[in-house]
Amino acid sequence: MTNMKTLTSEVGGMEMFEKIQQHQQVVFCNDPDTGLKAIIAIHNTTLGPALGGCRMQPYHSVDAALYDVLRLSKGMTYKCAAADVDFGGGKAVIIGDPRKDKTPELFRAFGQFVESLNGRFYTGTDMGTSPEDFVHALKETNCIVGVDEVYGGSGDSSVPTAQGVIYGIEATNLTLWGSKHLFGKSYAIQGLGKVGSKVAEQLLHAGADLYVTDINEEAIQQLTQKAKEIGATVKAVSGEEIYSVPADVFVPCALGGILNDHTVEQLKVKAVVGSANNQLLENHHCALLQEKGILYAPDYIVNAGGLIQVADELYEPNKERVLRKTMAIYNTLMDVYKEAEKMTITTVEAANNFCEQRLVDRSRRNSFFTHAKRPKWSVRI
Ligand SMILES: NC(=O)C1=CN([C@@H]2O[C@H](COP(=O)(O)OP(=O)(O)OC[C@H]3O[C@@H](n4cnc5c(N)ncnc54)[C@H](O)[C@@H]3O)[C@@H](O)[C@H]2O)C=CC1
Ligand SMILES: O=C(O)CCC(=O)C(=O)O
Repeated sequence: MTNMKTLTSEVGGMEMFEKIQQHQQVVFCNDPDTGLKAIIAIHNTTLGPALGGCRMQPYHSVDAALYDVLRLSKGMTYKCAAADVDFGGGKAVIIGDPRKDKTPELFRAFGQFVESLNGRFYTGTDMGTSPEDFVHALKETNCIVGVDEVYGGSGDSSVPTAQGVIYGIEATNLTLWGSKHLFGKSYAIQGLGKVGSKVAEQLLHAGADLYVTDINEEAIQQLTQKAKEIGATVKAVSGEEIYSVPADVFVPCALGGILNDHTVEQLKVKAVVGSANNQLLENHHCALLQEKGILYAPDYIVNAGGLIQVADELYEPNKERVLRKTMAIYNTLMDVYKEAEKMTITTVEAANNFCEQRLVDRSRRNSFFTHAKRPKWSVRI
């Protein structure tokens, strides 16, 4: 008995479990041969197996990587619920510099860790990773989505993501200015990567004015060149200036946590609609935006296009179906705006309430036993 007591008190500090208390499973992946250091987080599998992209970033600490993956995977649970796909919330992060540390072997090692989860987690691209990286991971596991069609995937998921952002902007423009047209308005785009560059091009073609920023000078030059070709102009500004330019809509397409005490006070825009995951540093920053008269489009509603495509891929890819489900982002966002106004709550509260109710409804349905041999989503196992 004394021994038991000693053992229990030695186990002591439960800080790690406190950090991951909302999550079902967190896997630390370490492969010294390739230098792989990754974390896979599974938040909630009420709706189905976890699905979410894998981000690669030179996090300054394991804590920073853990914080990111926990927030991102939770966001995926809500995104799946909002987009009505039968998957759960998961995400992965690889600690490393995407410009220097990528090797085929590193992604194969990552694929082996994904495989070890035996269909509980499906993954693909996110910030810092590309479909080509996952062609290597695909050699080790079938639980990979979003690679090119020639490898059996559905192709670049940033295409529907960008389209979803455009639908989000249209719904927002209609709500604020009575017309969903993109032209005649100015947009401040942060990040011209896979998603941001596609959103920027569509806006330019629609005749909009753009302010842009990116830490990658080449991305700015490429967009400037494209703008020249169609007789449009873009104004490149610094990373700090993007928050205070006199645009109508801020379109964050890079990092999370960029809506915080420091930035919200600088914003001159009337709305925020973008693809970046976890744009609000804290949920109360949505209220802060609202107090300033800025309409916030919940990120996980707007940026669900990629998820819709990769989820669809696991049933058998169908571009028509993906487009139709992505178009629903427009109506979902309109419903969220209306509900927030009716209930005098923030747009994030309205969106979260809707998703949480869907999870409750589905968990009731899950308790009904049937003899189905396998869930309909395990097409590829
Ligand atoms: N690719 C997709 O289908 C989806 C992406 N997202 C989210 O959208 C955001 C962008 O994703 P991708 O375009 O795929 O990533 P990406 O890695 O292709 O592009 C990100 C861009 O942001 C730039 N950037 C990084 N830090 C910056 C900073 N401090 N200031 C300005 N620019 C900065 C990078 O140089 C890069 O050009 C991420 O938050 C991602 O999680 C969300 C849903 C789906
Ligand atoms: O877009 C993808 O490839 C997967 C979905 C995802 O990770 C996301 O929506 O953040």
